[in-house]
Amino acid sequence: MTDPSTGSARDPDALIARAGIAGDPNHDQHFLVDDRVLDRLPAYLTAPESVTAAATHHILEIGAGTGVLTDRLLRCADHVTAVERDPKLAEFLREEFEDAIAADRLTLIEGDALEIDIPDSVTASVSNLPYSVSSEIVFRLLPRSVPLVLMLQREFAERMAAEPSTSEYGRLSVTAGHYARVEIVEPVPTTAFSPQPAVESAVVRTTPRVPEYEIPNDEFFLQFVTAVFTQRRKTMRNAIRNTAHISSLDNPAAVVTAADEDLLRKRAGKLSPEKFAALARLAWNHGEPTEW
Ligand SMILES: C[S@@+](CC[C@H](N)C(=O)[O-])C[C@H]1O[C@@H](n2cnc3c(N)ncnc32)[C@H](O)[C@@H]1O
Repeated sequence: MTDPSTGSARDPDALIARAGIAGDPNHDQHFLVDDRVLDRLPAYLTAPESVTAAATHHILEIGAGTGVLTDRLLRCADHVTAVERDPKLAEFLREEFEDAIAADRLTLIEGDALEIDIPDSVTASVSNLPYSVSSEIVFRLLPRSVPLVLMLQREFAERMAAEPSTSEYGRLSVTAGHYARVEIVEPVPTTAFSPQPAVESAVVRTTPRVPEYEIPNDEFFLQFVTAVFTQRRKTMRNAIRNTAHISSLDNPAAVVTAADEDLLRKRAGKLSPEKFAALARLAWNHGEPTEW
């Protein structure tokens, strides 16, 4: 077993062979086998704008697989929390990283990333995500305001980083853009994985930002943005009028009366995350201006 802080990083193919698990695409198991991509992932976090001032650098990895990325993260973080749902992989990780677990440098959580409690002390996440639950995981991570480096399906990454007035711009771009600056830092070919996925991938880096307008409630904001984008061909005036099914928005007419006329004439796809946040505040406050 290699000391996680010294020596060369574990070899991807050797880890797969030791685990004896080839990877099942039906369970989002596409293991990274390209050393150069693996080495770059933690390095993207250390770009100046992503540096954290926290005393303990605690990286969360979702979907640890055979531990090939976990190994690299242990070399640059004080602590790593790795989450893996597959019991066989979790068992392998417990054996492979026995020393790091005993030294209290690695916490292994066997469970579903959508259900586990994410520790408050986490300062960043670097993950090669299970693509079938990317949006749920991204929506869980973004409100935590920590830097993220995530391997994602390329089309998803493009939607996340999209600007207003483009065809990719939607609820994912608005919510991501509210919490963070989003950059695609690297497209990744299918050959970087084993087994190879059917889709192209890309690495996204998010850098938390202080939003111009605070939102009242993360869940409400997501519901509001989703409800408006399901009617993206309508003007905001008509889309908001139709959002009565959002339980917390009981008086859409009051929002329409109070909102800026310029915003109401536009369609959702033209509005920046800031404008969405301003509207969500009004909606939360039943059309009354907010003091926060
Ligand atoms: C794309 S693989 C990445 C594996 C490894 N980090 C790598 O880069 O080679 C995603 C991993 O997430 C695990 N996984 C799938 N769904 C999950 C979930 N809901 N919660 C936690 N892990 C999950 C899969 O078993 C798989 O090991």
